[in-house]
Amino acid sequence: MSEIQQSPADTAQNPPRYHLKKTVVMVGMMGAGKTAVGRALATKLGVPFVDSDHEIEAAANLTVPEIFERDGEAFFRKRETEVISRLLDKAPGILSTGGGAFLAEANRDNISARGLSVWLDADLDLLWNRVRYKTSRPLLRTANPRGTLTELFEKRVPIYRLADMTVVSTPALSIDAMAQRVVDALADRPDVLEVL
Ligand SMILES: Nc1ncnc2c1ncn2[C@@H]1O[C@H](COP(=O)(O)OP(=O)(O)OP(=O)(O)O)[C@@H](O)[C@H]1O
Ligand SMILES: O=C(O)C1=C[C@@H](O)[C@@H](O)[C@H](O)C1
Ligand SMILES: [Mg+2]
Repeated sequence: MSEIQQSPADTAQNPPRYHLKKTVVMVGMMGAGKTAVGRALATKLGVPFVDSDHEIEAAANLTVPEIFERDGEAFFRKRETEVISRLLDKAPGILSTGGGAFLAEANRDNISARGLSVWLDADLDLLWNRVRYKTSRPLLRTANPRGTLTELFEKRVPIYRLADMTVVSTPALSIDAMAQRVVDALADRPDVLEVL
């Protein structure tokens, strides 16, 4: 499993600066930076990082596009729900989800009962620039991928707005700067993050 944890040596030299009380769940469109920012955030907080897409891929020993092709999207969504539920049972950490995960009410209920959702909000141009050259998103394998991304964006944004917290991504903000924005936003939530 792809977890990053503080080693004992790290802990001795750099005492923990944060105490995370609940799992922080990154949600948002494909390309929003859930995986990249989530990983950087986990490093900053010294907590485990897990990505639901990666967990599903590792368990199946297949890539997400291969799972969609072989077993269909409905199968993938079932695995996604199971994996998110299992990961929410673990010690608090950062959980990056796939772009469609927050659309399912069961996942939203589970996340809001046991974690804190953070929507990485990015505009369509930024998202398109990040995903346009990649072939790893099966839902964009259409005749008009930009049109498909636009449709998904319009349908999904009202649902992402239900997240507990929103952090806006702009082209000027690096992955590290975005992760720091999330830390700053979490610092206003002592029920979730204690700054030591
Ligand atoms: N703030 C940023 N600055 C520069 N590049 C970024 C930023 N955030 C993400 N990226 C890059 O954009 C691409 C998409 O990011 P990432 O894979 O984290 O998106 P995602 O939200 O996890 O997408 P998916 O839902 O498909 O898993 C990656 O190549 C990543 O390195
Ligand atoms: O936005 C989506 O529905 C998806 C995003 C990716 O993270 C993967 O979970 C998969 O490609 C589906
Ligand atoms: Mg991702």
